[in-house]
Amino acid sequence: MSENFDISSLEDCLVKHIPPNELKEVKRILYGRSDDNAIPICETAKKIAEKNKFEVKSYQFDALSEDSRSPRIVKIGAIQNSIVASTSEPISKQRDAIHQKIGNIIDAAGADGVNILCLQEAWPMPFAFCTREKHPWCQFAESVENGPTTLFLKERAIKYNMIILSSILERDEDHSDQLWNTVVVISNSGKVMGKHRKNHIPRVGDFNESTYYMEGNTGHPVYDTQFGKIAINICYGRHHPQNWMMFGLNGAEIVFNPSATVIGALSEPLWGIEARNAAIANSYFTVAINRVGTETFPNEFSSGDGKPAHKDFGPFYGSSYVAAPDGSRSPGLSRNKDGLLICQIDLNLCRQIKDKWGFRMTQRLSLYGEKFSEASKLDYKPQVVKEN
Ligand SMILES: NC(=O)NCCC(=O)O
Repeated sequence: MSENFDISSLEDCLVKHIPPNELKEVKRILYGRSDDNAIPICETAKKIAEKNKFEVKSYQFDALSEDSRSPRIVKIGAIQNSIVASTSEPISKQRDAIHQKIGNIIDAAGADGVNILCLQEAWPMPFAFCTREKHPWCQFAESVENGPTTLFLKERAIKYNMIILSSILERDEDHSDQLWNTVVVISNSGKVMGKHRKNHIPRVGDFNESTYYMEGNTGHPVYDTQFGKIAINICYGRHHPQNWMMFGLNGAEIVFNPSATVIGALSEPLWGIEARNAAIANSYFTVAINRVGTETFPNEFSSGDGKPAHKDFGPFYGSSYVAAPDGSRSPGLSRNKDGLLICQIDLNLCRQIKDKWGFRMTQRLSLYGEKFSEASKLDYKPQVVKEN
């Protein structure tokens, strides 16, 4: 495993090493635009960030002006963060400490006028699913409607007129106390507008999540909000193009991807590709958000992959970014620092790109629909041609 955290972000590395006269063209080829289109951040947000030691970056994505529609400008935000207290501390102490940290970052997002904010996967807790221990970690599970995390965020959603997408370990007390990996959609009115449960559960590396919860049963909901049609594809779902596609078919204009993923042999080389490709293939914006930091647990665990037993999960590599339907993307946040990424986008770009590329028109849904259902049957015969 080669982990070089001297590289705090890929973009910083490009800026450091590519001659300035070539940098614009390199960025155009790699990132779809020669200029990052950074936009100013308000002084209050900057001060909160400085005081609380997190990074804040803001970029703009424009669309063409139209005679028939006014621009649909929305500010979206993404937060990446490390945990705060030791994983040996009491549960409520660990959660309160994270709430406090995130409260400050939300204040910065609110000051800068963010309309829709998404937090990282399972944000109010350490990502303890690596351990396979039920105790004490199941105690982090919360009710969608009245859990401490939803109550904490409702206040802020109202205060800042902001939709907040909150990824939690859900305890469904109405249905046999089951656990789920769930994102709660808190409307800018402060009401819980709905929830989405993770559709694809990993069984890779230390991601032993299947010990705790099953594949989600909430389909592919799109929330028609004051600030656009939004959906959530939770972490490992980003490896499944059909999962992304279904949110597109249901009309999403922005799909958030709250994640928890680690460097080394696993996902970092995939990170910049998958959510960006989904934005291209489905003509919507995507927001990929990852945790940062290394989380250490009291007991050793192993994952049947031949690696010696260990106590830590990580490092999570941050690098949260936004990708647009035209394939361009923002720079990533840092790989190792807490951060707030803000992007001002014009949702009109979604339809403009559908008209330009025609991916919807050419996608052959009925052809694939038919074949998918055939391929899901036990007697499916793959269409393979061999030379006689
Ligand atoms: N949280 C989660 O699903 N992680 C799985 C690993 C990955 O998708 O990179």
